Order: sequence, then C-alpha cells, then structure tokens
Amino acid sequence: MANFSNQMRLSSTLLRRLHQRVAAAANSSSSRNFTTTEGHRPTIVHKRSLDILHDPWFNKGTAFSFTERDRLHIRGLLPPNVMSFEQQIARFMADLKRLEVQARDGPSDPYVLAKWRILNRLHDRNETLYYKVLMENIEEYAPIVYTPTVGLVCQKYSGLFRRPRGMYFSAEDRGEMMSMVYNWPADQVDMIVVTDGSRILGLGDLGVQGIGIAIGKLDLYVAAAGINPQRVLPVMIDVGTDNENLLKDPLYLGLQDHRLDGEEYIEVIDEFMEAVFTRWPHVIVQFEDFQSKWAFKLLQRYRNNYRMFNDDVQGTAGVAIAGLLGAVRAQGRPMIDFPKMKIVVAGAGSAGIGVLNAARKTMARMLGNTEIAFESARSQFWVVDAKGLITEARENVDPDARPFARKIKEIERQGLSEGATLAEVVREVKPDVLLGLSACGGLFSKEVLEALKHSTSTRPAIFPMSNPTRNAECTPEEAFSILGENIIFASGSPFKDVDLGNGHVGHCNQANNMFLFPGLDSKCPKFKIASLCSFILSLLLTFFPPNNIFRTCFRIGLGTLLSGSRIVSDGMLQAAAECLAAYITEEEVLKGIIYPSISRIRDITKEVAAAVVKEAIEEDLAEGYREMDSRELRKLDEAQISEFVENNMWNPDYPTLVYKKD
Ligand SMILES: NC(=O)c1ccc[n+]([C@@H]2O[C@H](COP(=O)([O-])OP(=O)(O)OC[C@H]3O[C@@H](n4cnc5c(N)ncnc54)[C@H](O)[C@@H]3O)[C@@H](O)[C@H]2O)c1
Ligand SMILES: O=C(O)C[C@H](O)C(=O)O
Ligand SMILES: [Mg+2]
Repeated sequence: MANFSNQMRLSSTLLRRLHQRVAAAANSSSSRNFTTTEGHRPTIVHKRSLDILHDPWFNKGTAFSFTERDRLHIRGLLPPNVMSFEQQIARFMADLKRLEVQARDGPSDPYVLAKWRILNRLHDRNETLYYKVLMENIEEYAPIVYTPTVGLVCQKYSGLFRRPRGMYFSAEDRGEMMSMVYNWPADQVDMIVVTDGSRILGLGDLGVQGIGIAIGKLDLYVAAAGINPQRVLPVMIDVGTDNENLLKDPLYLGLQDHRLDGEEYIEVIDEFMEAVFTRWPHVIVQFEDFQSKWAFKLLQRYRNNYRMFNDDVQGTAGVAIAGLLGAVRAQGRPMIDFPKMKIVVAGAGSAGIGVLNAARKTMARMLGNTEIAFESARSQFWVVDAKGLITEARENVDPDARPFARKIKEIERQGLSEGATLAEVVREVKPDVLLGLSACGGLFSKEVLEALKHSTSTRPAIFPMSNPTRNAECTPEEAFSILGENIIFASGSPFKDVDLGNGHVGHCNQANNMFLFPGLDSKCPKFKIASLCSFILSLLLTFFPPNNIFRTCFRIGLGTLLSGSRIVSDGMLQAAAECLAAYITEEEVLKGIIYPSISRIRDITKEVAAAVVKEAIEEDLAEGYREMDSRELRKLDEAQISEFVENNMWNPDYPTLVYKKD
C-alpha cells in the first residue's frame, strides 16, 4: 500500500515535470530559428559540484535538470523542484516587486529584509568577513540572521533564494541519500542542523523554505561557540508540505506534494541519518522545528544511537528553567522555593511539554527526588492549549500532555473546569509565572494580564516565549503598563527595554534556546541531552545561583568537542559551573535581569571550555581533538589548555593562501 501510494505520488510529480518540459519545449520551438544548432551542442565544463553553482557563466540555479544534477554532482545542493527559465524569471520578478510593495507598506519589514540581503550577499562572497561583521555586532545582527527576521526570510525564501547553501534531501531522493551525501564538498562536518520545515518558529509549515532556520542557527554556532564554518551543514529534508498556499504556488522551490506520513516519513529520516553518520561518524545532529507530532517520536527513536538532540524540546527546556530559577531569585526568595511556584503554561506542543517535563523534574529533585516529590510537583502546573485548560476529563488528550492534565476534583475546588480559558485559569490560580509557548500572538490579552495582577507573587514572571515577534503572547509595553514595574519579563524574540517614565527601565530578557543549543553538542553517542539538562540544574542548584546554570549549559559544548571526551561527566559540568560562578550579579538580578546579554559570548565560552577540557583530562576521558591526541593533551598545563582552546575556536581571520597543484 505504501509502495502504491508512493508510486502514485512519484508519478504525479513526474507528470508535472513532463508538463513543464512540454511547456518549455513549446516555448523554445517559437525561437527555433535562432537556437536550433547551438541549443543541442553541449558546452564542455571542467568543474563540478559547488564550483559550477558558484560560476556565473555556467550556473543555471534551480533550472538544472535531474540528470544534469547527477552528472555534475550537485544533486542535493539545490531545492528539489526543477524550475523552467520562465519560472526563474517570474520568481525573480515577483521578489523584486514584493520589495517595492513592502517599501510602501512601512519602514520596518523592508529594512530588516534589506539588511538580511546585504549580510547574505556578504556570506556568499566572503565568509570570513561575514562572521567578523556578525561577531563584532552580534547584538545588532543576531536578530537579522536569526529570530525574528529569519522567520520572515523563511516565509519569503522562494523569492530570496539566490546561491544555494546547505543540502536538500527530498522524498524523491529515497535510495540515493547514501551517495548524495558525498556531494557535499567538506570531508569534515562537526555540526548539522536539520529541519523538515513543518513548524518553523510559530509560522507553521513552510516546507522547503524552512532551510533558512537551519542556516540561521548555524550562524550562531559559528559566531557564539567558535565552530568552524567550513564544518557546519544546514539541511532541509523535503517530504512535501501541507501548506496549501505553497502547494498552489507555481514558483515554490520544494516538492509540491502533501507531506509523507507514518512509516514512509520515518524511512526518509532514517535514510538521512544513516547517510550523514556514515560519511561523518562524529557529527552532531540538531533537530530543529519539526512539528510536535514527530519531534518527540524522532527524539526517542534516535537519541540512544546517534549523537543528536532536539533543540525545541531540550534546548528550550533548559533555557526556560534557567529563567524560572532566575525569577525566583529576583523575587527575593530562596531557590528552594522553586517547587512552590505556581506555573501556568499556555501551549502544550514540543516546546511547552519540554519545559513542563524539565520543570517538574527540577522541582522533584529539589524536593528529594522521590516518587512522591515527582507526583507532588505535578500539581504546580496548569496547562492551557488551544482547547483551554487540560484536565483528565479531556477526551483524546495528547499522551505527552497527559501527565499534566489536572484532576477534576482539584480544579473543581479551584472553581475551574475542563477547557477553562486562560484568563479564567490565571484569575483563579493567581500564578507566580505565566509562560507562553503557544505561537499565538497577543494571547496574554489585557484581560489575562489584568487577571495576573492578583498573582500571589510579589513579582510575577511573564514569559511570552513564542517566536517570531508577532507571535509573542504579549509585548513588554503591554506587560509593564498593565502590571507595573514589579514584574520579570522574558520573551523568545528580542524586544527593547521599556522606559517606564519614572526614571526606571523595564528590563526585557530574551528567553531563547539560542543561549543553550550551541552548548549542547557532545561527542558521546549515548549521551542524553534531557538528562544533561536536569543534571546540570540539580547539580548547580546546590552550589550556584541560577544565572550561572544558564551560562554553564551554554558553554559546555566547545570544551566537550575539543577534549574529544566520549562522555560529558559530572565533573566536567561542575568545572564549567565553577568557572561561571562569578557571572550575573545580585544587583542585576534584582533589576530583573535574568538572562545575560549575548555581547560577551565568546570570551565566556573560552574560559569555560578550558575548564571543561582540563576536567576531562583529569578524569581520563579526553581522547583528543585533531592533532592533539590524549597523550599530548595530558601534558598541557592550565595556561596551555587555555591556549589550546583559544587556538581551536575558529576566528574570522584571513589565512595566507598559497597555490599547490593537485
Ligand atoms: N523561545 C524559545 O526558545 C522557543 C523555543 C522553541 C519554541 N518556541 C516557540 O514556541 C511556539 C510553540 O512551539 P511548539 O513547537 O510547541 O509548537 P506546537 O504547534 O507544537 O504547539 C503549540 C501549542 O500551543 C497551543 N495553542 C494554540 N493556540 C492556543 C491558544 N489560543 N491558547 C493556548 N494554547 C494555544 C496548541 O494547542 C499547542 O499545544 C512557537 O512560536 C515557537 O517559535 C520558542
Ligand atoms: O528559533 C528560535 O528563535 C527559537 C526556537 O528554536 C523556535 O523554534 O522558536
Ligand atoms: Mg526552533
């Protein structure tokens, strides 16, 4: 049955292609007088792969046919939909016109997109200069190459696409991936960010256009964690799209079929994983923006066999917990009060459930890590999704959300019922924290924020974590104006601090997994990220304030990579924590600053990575990295380790080039 539907799907694609070819042939016949002989004579080229795509004389971009793609070793280096010349021109013109239209619509959109285009052109021309610019202006340009602008870029990617970046594996490449993966020109890849485009930020299914998010995340790996840009690979797995607009758009660059599902879908992802780990056995694969339905399943499927993690489930959880602990501290309460926090979460998708699970575990550990503690921690959460408050009375409750469904008796006592609205829940529960991962812009309405005024907390925390900006559950202006200055505010996308008009400033923290994911890469095949997160938290809670936990998570990856440690040991984590213990001051926390600024990212990374390498050597875990084998590593003193780390963090400097014949 699967094969049959597969054949049907393939044949519909083939038919479409055939139509395109017939149309193209018809077009060319009108100009036959000019092209007959020239059109059939092949042009001999002496290059293949990216060289051909980067050569303006020979490049045809998305118009390379499949046979040519195979012949020239560029299969997988372009989006899968073969475009005709006419379609290419139409796509280019539509993009040009769209820019003009936007310029009339208002100043903000064309401004950020224009900045993105300029940066992107630099990225294509000169990577060294690009990363130098990005790193030196990280606060200004992270919001352009990453959230929120990257969302807009993904939405408009078919128009913005110029020079290909990364690899595309499509449903039509089944059976070919193992060989296609060798079309990538780099022999070494340390980090892959892969998406299937099914839930890009809060923007839904953007199909093949989701490649933009993988590119943006890897830009941060390079800029923040010093990963070599020649060793990163953004990947898009195109299994179709369920976005009706894209399915109808003649200029869409991806497969115009509905998404594969079930076994067929898993087979494609399995084949991809096998292919990349065969070519690059030490690579780390970050899953990004997969719809919740698959995010959890794939995580379970691969986490014990491959070096992989899911950023939206695991990275987000770590970042949120760090922020929540910061909020406890900012309320002037002892850390041990965290398990007493009443937390309302709006959104029960991959991100919301990831946060809930991690927060519950953290509370349980603080309460003694017993089953009773785990059970009692459950009652600190109220989860509201698109259908309202989730209770045990709900039919077909999502299995991942089930542990957080409120017991009917409990909620009746609280004057609530199944499906109660967010405003009702906030009004009755009077939570300490209101956290949004709903992708529903404006969800924290005036009514909801008014209800939060009755919070039993002296300083309620509001975390509208959905991205991009327009999906934020509320703006800082709305929160500070309704609730006053005595709140903690942390959003997923960046907002400017708010002038409160009384000489005070309402601080806007950015609670985004960008602070965590570069640190989660590890060289250990059996390494489990979720347990790492909970472990870090439980370990550090005992010794250090929450902001240091947050910083620790962020910087462990580079040290792990450079030590070549097969595991991330407790000692390595503790070493990182000790190194970080001196950051964010009490004074800052009391001002409502619970996440650090990203401007000093690289300096902090250097120090912590050195501490992690040192600990790995002491524990005899370090197997070395590149030419520095374990024996050599062991000979290094502290200063030499710091130097080793510094020397191995990629820096945007021009090397001297010399020519040598092959
Ligand atoms: N800040 C970060 O670091 C970070 C990390 C990951 C995800 N996110 C953001 O979180 C959002 C959700 O991501 P996801 O993967 O969980 O998405 P998802 O689509 O899997 O889940 C969305 C959830 O929100 C619920 N929802 C929808 N409308 C609602 C409403 N009106 N009231 C209450 N709940 C509602 C849905 O029922 C669902 O449970 C996205 O905007 C994403 O960008 C942010
Ligand atoms: O990409 C981001 O900005 C954070 C997160 O991964 C998301 O999906 O929203
Ligand atoms: Mg994401």
